[in-house]
Amino acid sequence: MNRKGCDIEATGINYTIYTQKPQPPFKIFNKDQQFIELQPHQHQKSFSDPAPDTNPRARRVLRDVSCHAKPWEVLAIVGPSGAGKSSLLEILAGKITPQTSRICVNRKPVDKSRFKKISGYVTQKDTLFPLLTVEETLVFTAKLRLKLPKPELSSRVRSLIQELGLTHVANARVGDDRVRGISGGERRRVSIGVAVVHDPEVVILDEPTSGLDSNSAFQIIDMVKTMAETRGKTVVLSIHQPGFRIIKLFNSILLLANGTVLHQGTVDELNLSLRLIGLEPPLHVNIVEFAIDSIDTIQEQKNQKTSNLEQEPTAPTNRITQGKFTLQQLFQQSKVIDLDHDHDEKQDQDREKQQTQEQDDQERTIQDGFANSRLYETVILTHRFWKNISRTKELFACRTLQMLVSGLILGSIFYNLDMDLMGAEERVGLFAFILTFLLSTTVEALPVFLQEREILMKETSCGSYRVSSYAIANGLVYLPFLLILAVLFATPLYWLVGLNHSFLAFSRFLLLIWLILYTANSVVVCFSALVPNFIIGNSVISGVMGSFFLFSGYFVSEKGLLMNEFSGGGEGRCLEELFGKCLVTGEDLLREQGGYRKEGLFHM
Ligand SMILES: Nc1ncnc2c1ncn2[C@@H]1O[C@H](COP(=O)(O)OP(=O)(O)OP(=O)(O)O)[C@@H](O)[C@H]1O
Repeated sequence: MNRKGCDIEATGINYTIYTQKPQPPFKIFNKDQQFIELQPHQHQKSFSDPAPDTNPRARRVLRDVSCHAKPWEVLAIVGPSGAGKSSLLEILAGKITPQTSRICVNRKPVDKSRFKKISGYVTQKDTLFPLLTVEETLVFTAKLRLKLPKPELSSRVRSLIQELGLTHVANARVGDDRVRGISGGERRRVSIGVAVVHDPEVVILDEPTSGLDSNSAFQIIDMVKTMAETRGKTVVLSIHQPGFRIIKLFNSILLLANGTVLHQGTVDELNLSLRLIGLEPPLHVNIVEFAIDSIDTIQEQKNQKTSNLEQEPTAPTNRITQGKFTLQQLFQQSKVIDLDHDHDEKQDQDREKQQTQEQDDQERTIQDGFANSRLYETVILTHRFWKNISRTKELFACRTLQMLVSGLILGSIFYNLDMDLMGAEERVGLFAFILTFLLSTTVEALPVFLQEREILMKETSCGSYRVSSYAIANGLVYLPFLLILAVLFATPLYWLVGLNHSFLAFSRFLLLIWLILYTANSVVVCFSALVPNFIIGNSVISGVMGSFFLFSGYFVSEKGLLMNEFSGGGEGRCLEELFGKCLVTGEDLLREQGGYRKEGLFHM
């Protein structure tokens, strides 16, 4: 087997976040605003930056962090809560941009988009479709990320399922907090499978064992270790309180506290470092846990040594010759030892060749961009949408019933109303009510989109498919369903009101209802999927659409009213009677209020 893999070296990572200046609750615009919340990359460019150390609103998450992850090995990032582990992983995975950093892959600087292609990132939270089975989840991901013939794709997924130890649950639903499915540990494996289905060379895992019992945690890390050892992957993971058995699986440990690196090396080197600074780990004590418990002492020692070094520039040589080491020196020493170990000229040359080959492979992947054409992506996503929808029958049954009942109730209300006695405002109100009702039935399905939004974000950020393919697939799947809803709503409403019974007029009315439902659905789904803040996005959608429908009469001239076209000019009470006059123009309304002149001037 060819020795390939990614050697990752990150140096000088400094990451500071800036919290927002408290503002009066109703003050939206503030000229003096200096801080933008939690946008480090924007902060970098957009405004003057008081030094992070003196700025009371600056929080230094990572300070001059360096780390080195080798192929075929597992690097574990450990440290107390809030040490900066997740932030470091997100930076390595290209999810956030620090103020300064240099990340090299195989000794060459790499840009974010390239790195995303060759890496798989597993977040702390599982973002999976709960109603799909394990196999379906992996098949859809594989289809989206790989361009392989069907038999090859299936065999790849099958072997991945086997590798993940999920054969016994391959046909079980993934599930989540609400839907009963596979166990938490198995779900974590599926998440890992989704991240590695395209066979990335680097696998980054944020707390892969969180919430798992010690046995499941061990199985997960063991599986990841096997992946590294058999497939040459570079694995970087963060972990809380790893057990004895787990620690043995790590090739290297990076101890992080308060955003600074206190140690990187093997467990034995960590043990040695602790002893050298006078800490004696008791026998049979978990060394990593002991180190985390002794963080304050280690940090104190480190600070002391650093200040000593600053005062005596020649001290390092002296100390080393005297046999006393700082943690930093040990870290550097271990690097030297590593280099000595690896110093085999022939091996180096081979590696260089493989790196070039690898670089070419990566180039090809980047040039290809997405694995599939837009059309094929849309087909896959439509299929996936359809599977999900067909498994949420309850939601759709509820919406269907609701539309039918609402059509009947609204129809009866209109039937009993004497339209001639209604003023313009009541008509506007009624019309707005119908539209708002239609809109709200669409917004009802938002919890489903909320869940999907995270998956969409994750999948599009790693280049699985285009957002436009998602939008088109969503529309294709919902279109027939919304037609059913439109028929159920429009039929009783139309016939109960006793409108013009021409089929053409009814078809137009139906089309209008369908169009309203579809537009509302598409706008809500696409917008809520794309806005950075879900809650604000939805409030904006609801506000804008509600206001539009409510006040649409002000902006449409009577002649141009779409509803007039539905009247058909037949006998009986026509749609114009129902809707045409419900929608009033601004001119009508102002005339009713008194104070409007033909020239458009107001009489005050
Ligand atoms: N977006 C953010 N907003 C506010 N604080 C943040 C943000 N990102 C990071 N921090 C702060 O930075 C510090 C490091 O966070 P990070 O999540 O990286 O720590 P961690 O070591 O992964 O913690 P844990 O093990 O508890 O998950 C924390 O104190 C956290 O509060």
